[in-house]
Amino acid sequence: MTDYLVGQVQKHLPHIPVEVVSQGAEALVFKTSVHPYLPNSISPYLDNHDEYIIKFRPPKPYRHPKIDASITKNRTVGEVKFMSKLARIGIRAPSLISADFNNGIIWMECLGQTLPNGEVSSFKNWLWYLERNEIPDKCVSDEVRVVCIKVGALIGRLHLNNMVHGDLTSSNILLENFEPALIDFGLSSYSGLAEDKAVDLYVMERAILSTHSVFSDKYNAWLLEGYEQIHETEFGKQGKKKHLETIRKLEDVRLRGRKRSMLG
Ligand SMILES: Nc1ncnc2c1ncn2[C@@H]1O[C@H](COP(=O)(O)OP(=O)(O)OP(=O)(O)O)[C@@H](O)[C@H]1O
Repeated sequence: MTDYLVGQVQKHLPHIPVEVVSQGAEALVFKTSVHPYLPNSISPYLDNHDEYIIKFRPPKPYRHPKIDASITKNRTVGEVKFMSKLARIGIRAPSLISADFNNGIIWMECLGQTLPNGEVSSFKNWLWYLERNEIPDKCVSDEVRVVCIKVGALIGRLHLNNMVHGDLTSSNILLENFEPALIDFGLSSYSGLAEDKAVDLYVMERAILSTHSVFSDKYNAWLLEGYEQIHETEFGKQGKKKHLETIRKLEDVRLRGRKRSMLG
């Protein structure tokens, strides 16, 4: 299978050594040591300056080829535009290096570090590392609280810019020296509606509940604390109002979610 996946991306990127990082529902993610433009492949501008990520949306055989090509192109363009906007407004996310829209390829900065257990430092893996190594005290420590608050603030900053992630989970947040960064913008969009922001928060809340069930109450409360803080510190009274609107909507969305799960 791995050879097949590598073969798929190498049709478009011959002679580029790649290593599979993840095979998601929509895309394949590879790591490479090659930069598309720099002759020695060392980027002086990036912290992780000799490793890069290639995200590739392979053709989906179950879709009509024309529709498939159009979906792939739209999602790739959408993701690239979103990443560029994030860079402009200073929200931490991978820097864009290069893109091939027609073939669904994005070449970007490689974020994250390696945890002591060898996993990449996503928010999920980090919490799992603490939870699974039976360091329960650590799971509800100040260190975790501070990171959760930072993650909440990052989401808040995104929403204050009328941007909605669309797939907020603890694996779509990478930590670098305990500073969070967002990844995976395939479902992201622009919206100033409190409803859309509330759905984003609800997705995150549910993801935390299902992935980190033991401490989810604490994590979610801290995430919302950071979310509230950033509204007030960055936008004062106006921010407070926006925050209240979104949280009211979140209560509606939760209620709808509960009704739906009761009805099956
Ligand atoms: N810029 C990056 N730096 C480091 N790792 C990354 C980067 N982008 C993606 N990854 C790794 O690849 C994984 C999958 O990436 P991404 O979520 O963008 O793809 P996806 O196909 O949409 O995944 P899924 O369908 O599982 O949501 C991430 O969880 C992360 O481990």
